[in-house]
Amino acid sequence: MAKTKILAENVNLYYGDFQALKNIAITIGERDVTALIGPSGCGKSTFLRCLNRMNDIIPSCRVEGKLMFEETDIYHPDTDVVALRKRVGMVFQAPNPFPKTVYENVAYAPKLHGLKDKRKLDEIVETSLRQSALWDEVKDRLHKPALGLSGGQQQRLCIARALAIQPEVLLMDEPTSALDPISTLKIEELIRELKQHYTIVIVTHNMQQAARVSDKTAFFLVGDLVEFDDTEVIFTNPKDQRTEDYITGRFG
Ligand SMILES: Nc1ncnc2c1ncn2[C@@H]1O[C@H](COP(=O)(O)OP(=O)(O)OP(=O)(O)O)[C@@H](O)[C@H]1O
Repeated sequence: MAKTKILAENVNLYYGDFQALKNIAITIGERDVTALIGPSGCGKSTFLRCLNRMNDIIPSCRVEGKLMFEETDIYHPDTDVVALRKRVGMVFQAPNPFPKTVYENVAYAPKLHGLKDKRKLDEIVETSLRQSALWDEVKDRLHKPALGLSGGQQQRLCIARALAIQPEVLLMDEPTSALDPISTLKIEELIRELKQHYTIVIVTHNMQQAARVSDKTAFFLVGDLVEFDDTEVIFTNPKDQRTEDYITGRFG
């Protein structure tokens, strides 16, 4: 049993009068890959965004309940959101590198956090690009525009950018939905590598992907967390009929 990294209890989330998450309770283990699955609009991304308070930018959004990241109460008014996001990094659906060089994309956040030493920055850029399995492809074009990379390379660059400040948790919101099958497989291999060091929570529409990359799977349906278990159990022996209907393709 992995050590608990993130704990949710009785989490309710509202966008104005609309309740998008209902009584969510989940325990996310350290260095586990946890997949969030379910039909469109069921609240997967909303829940993911709670974990580093990305929902803060939505004025109508209100969160109730207990959401802990180790000892940190994520929604406590005194919680330092910048420090939280340093520990809980995020990769989005469409690759979104900055219109800067490959090097500057990766060095951006460490610089923002005050690192000026060129040698240390070089080291971080190389390590992060190696960890995201991109180094060999870009080592000769570090000072070329990131937007000149392929879509799959851009997404691995965004992963390197997230890793550059050494987060503990990596949130991935459908990280391969804009990619071709080969780039998708590369990202999936990468996720399996990264889990040696990081706790990963991934939203995916692709059930084969959830089955391939995750240790645990959470099935959401219209704001409810219907079932959460070992991925193998969810895909071979789910307890709830609605989970079975979803994974066998009867709806969604
Ligand atoms: N900013 C917002 N304001 C109001 N309602 C929102 C907002 N964002 C999401 N919602 C609503 O909350 C519900 C959950 O949305 P969410 O994006 O979390 O679902 P999802 O499961 O990630 O869907 P998808 O797979 O389509 O991305 C939906 O009904 C959606 O319309």
